Amino acid sequence: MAGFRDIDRALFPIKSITSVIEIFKHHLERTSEPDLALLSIIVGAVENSLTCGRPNAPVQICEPIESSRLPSLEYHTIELLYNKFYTIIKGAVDVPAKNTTKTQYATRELVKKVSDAVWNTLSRSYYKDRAHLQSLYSYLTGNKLDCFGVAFAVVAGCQALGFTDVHLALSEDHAWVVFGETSSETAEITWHGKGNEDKRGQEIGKGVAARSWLYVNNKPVICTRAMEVAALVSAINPSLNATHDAYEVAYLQQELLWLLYDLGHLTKYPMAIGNLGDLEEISSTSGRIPCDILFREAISSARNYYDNMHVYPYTYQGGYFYRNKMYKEAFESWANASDVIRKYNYSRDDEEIYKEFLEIANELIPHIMKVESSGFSANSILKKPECFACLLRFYDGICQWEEGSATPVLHIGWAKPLVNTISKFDAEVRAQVNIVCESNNGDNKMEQKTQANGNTSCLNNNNYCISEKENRNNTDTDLIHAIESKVISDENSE
Ligand SMILES: CC1(C)CN=C(N2CCN(c3ncnc4sc(CC(F)F)cc34)CC2)S1
Repeated sequence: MAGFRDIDRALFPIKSITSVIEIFKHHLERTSEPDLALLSIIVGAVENSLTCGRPNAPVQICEPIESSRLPSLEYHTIELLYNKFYTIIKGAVDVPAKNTTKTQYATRELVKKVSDAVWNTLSRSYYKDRAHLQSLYSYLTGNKLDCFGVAFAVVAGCQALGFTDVHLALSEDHAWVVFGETSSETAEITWHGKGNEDKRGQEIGKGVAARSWLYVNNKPVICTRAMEVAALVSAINPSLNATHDAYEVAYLQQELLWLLYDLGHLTKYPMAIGNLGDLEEISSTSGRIPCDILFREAISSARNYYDNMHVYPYTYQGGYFYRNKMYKEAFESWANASDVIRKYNYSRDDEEIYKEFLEIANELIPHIMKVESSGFSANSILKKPECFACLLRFYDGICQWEEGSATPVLHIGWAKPLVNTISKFDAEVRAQVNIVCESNNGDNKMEQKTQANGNTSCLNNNNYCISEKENRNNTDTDLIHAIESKVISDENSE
């Protein structure tokens, strides 16, 4: 049991954000195995005290954040919780005595038993999507965890039992584990979404499920111990309520992400870089790279390490451009996000990314069109053919996402904002968009996806291609009618 070292003990009682950062620094810089359970309990306790604490707790005003006093966290409080966690996990699995020579690798049964130990000690029914349910502090004081929290607790449990081969695998909306001598075994350890039967203990889908965005085409983030620390730091939730954040918690999260960034532990973790970018946009740290560079680094990471199969790096960047009224750039980011999703088949497990594209198509883009069409500036995006091209690429990606999928994506609710948006561009602007056809060797896809009627469509950058079989001298008006008629026919068939 790793647990408390003298250095940790010396940093107690924890009275400031700085001392929490010191403990993380020690675990990351001076140990090979940062103690996931200990670190999760500590940040969970700090987050809980500052976001769910007593409303009339003494608020420090005009104190420098890093030294602002926290409700003091005593060493014995943390130690009690730590030992409670170890007892629960140890009690659930009888691990054979550690034989010092041979390294022990986890088995599917062991992983399932640890998952059951966590699963069976959760409260019977609670609101699973509530905030602040991600840490072991929440688990040990309230028997509540969200779906990420269960996955994290299982990995922390396996670490506490001495299995250094069990690691967290992360997609953009799910978490599972890899384990075994070559880390080639996989296992579900938590639930996903609402009303879905959990698949705990099973290996990760190889069949149709693998084609869905939820499993990112088998390009998940495979964590090291330090990246698991980055995951628990990313999961810190500073929200006090729907409109306010506890700025000390946001500051702690931001400083810990910079610590992990400097140590190189975010290099292969696009979402953590994106989270840091969001925090820097809200409150930039002097002397640090600006948030727009961080969003670009997240995209590079996804392109370099995950075969550009992740969507969120582009929606982090698109959201930044949108909030900063950089609409042409936002269209480009969203078109690039659409180029990722077109490579997948839509499955009912993909609701989260469906909602993301729905919000962009039906809220954000219409808002931009409204704002842009009220002004008459020559610089308006309505005069830019490259913006029209990006919008076509964006919508086309969603159409291709639907092609070959068992579940439809588009419905009439998509068509109205779509047609409304496209028709805001004058004919002479639309005419400047170069829609070219090329041989459909569309190698920019997971594999050649064929549509129901055997047609294929491919597209890269701003060249939009409709395959030979469908190839008429398509003007975009035909395209609009094609999309409209498809959607209406879907509507009728339902
Ligand atoms: C562009 C966005 C809408 C802004 N925030 C986004 N996030 C995406 C999800 N977030 C994450 N940030 C770090 N790591 C992970 S692992 C994971 C899947 C879960 F099941 F484990 C989610 C996630 C953080 C917030 S995407």
